[in-house]
Amino acid sequence: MDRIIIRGGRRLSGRLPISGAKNAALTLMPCALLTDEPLTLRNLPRLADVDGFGHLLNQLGASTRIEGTRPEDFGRVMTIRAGKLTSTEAPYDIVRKMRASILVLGPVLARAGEARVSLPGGCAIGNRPIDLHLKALEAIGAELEMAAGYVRAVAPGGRLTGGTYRFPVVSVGATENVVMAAVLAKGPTRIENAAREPEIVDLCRCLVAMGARIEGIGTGTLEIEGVDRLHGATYAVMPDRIEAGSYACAAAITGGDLTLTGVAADDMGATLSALTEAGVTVEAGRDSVRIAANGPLRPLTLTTAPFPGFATDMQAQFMAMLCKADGSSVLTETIFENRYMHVPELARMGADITVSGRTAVVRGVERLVGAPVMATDLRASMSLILAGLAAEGETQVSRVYHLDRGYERLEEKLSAVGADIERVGDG
Ligand SMILES: CC(=O)N[C@H]1[C@@H](OP(=O)(O)OP(=O)(O)OC[C@H]2O[C@@H](n3ccc(=O)[nH]c3=O)[C@H](O)[C@@H]2O)O[C@H](CO)[C@@H](O)[C@@H]1O
Ligand SMILES: C=C(OP(=O)(O)O)C(=O)O
Repeated sequence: MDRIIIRGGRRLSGRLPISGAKNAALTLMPCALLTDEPLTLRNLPRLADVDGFGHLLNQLGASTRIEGTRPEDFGRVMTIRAGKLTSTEAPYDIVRKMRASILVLGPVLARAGEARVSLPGGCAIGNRPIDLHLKALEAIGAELEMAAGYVRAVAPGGRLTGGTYRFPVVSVGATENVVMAAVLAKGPTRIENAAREPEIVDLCRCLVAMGARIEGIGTGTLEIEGVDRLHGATYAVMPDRIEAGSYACAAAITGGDLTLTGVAADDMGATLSALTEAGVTVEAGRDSVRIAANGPLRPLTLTTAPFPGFATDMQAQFMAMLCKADGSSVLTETIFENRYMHVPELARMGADITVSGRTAVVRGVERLVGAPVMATDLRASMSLILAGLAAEGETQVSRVYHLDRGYERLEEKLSAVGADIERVGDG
């Protein structure tokens, strides 16, 4: 199994390109299941999760073709064509490796009138139930049956009716699933308390480009007028605001100066405000953001929340960064119940963090020291990389397959701006 080795203490500087967003890619790819015409996605990041999703689409009968990208390019262009679905099932073996597989439920049901998807179960960061996906689909006419670890959904008469659903709590994935299902329903759908994450906006815009009728994009109330069919389209995946935020933390923790290119600063409001509050210079350009450290970092009080709040997917990276702040920070995680697994690993590198329930108090330390550490989930892994970049000596991060789910060629991007980082295999 690969490990990443970092010799810390280098100041990062230069330009660092940001890839297409994992979380947008994973909801744009299943849109291809809604039409028999091709959907071409540009700026698709090269990630294990994207490959896994392509494999799932293949199992359902869609073809996936990578076009005209050179090995040295970041991102690639993929054309997905689901001329006919040859299966309506997402099997356990795929779903257990990639939770986002649940996002085929809505589109397969809408297209084929039925779908059978393995229940994803929990994952390292929390229980992550799918009850809201199911309730929202029921509200627009699905009939559901649970058996043997699978959910089977049927649209009576072959087509969903549409309907109204108010989410009791905001769910990104459940909003995506019901939107993808509702665009082909017989009647109108109104979704209240919908997630407003930029990835939902990206999804809606792609669906509109495919012929869907959606009002209220970017707000908490989405109104969808079902159409009889969708057509193909070409669509560019939005920049990854979480990857960008992670590298922004890398600039801050190393006292560096990075210009992140190919980003949308408007989607990064809470992250950029938090960096500014920590004393970091943030200069947003048209499609770039410069992040420059200015002396000691100031401590912060941050609470995760749905967009436009501070993203849970940035919590671990900020925690690593705040280990080097001049004072005590308080982080509160409100979205996932078990998202502090990086804390004991950071402690092995000299961090001083106390967790009590949902709240972590991070007391800044003079120095972090390199150590062998283990990645436990995607963003936890990134927090260890960040700590390693700032630590004295060598840090070895194992289980890097977590990172490969969400960071395209991380070691290449970081070495290009001055980090001493390499990937080594065990063999
Ligand atoms: C592939 C993808 O886009 N993943 C993102 C997506 O995950 P995901 O879509 O799984 O996250 P949700 O927004 O659904 O989860 C938010 C909260 O709602 C709860 N919940 C969710 C669904 C449900 O049916 N029942 C329920 O109780 C969850 O356990 C969690 O406490 O949004 C999260 C929150 O921004 C991010 O951390 C993930 O990176
Ligand atoms: C939690 C995340 O992803 P997923 O929902 O795919 O597990 C993440 O991107 O931080």
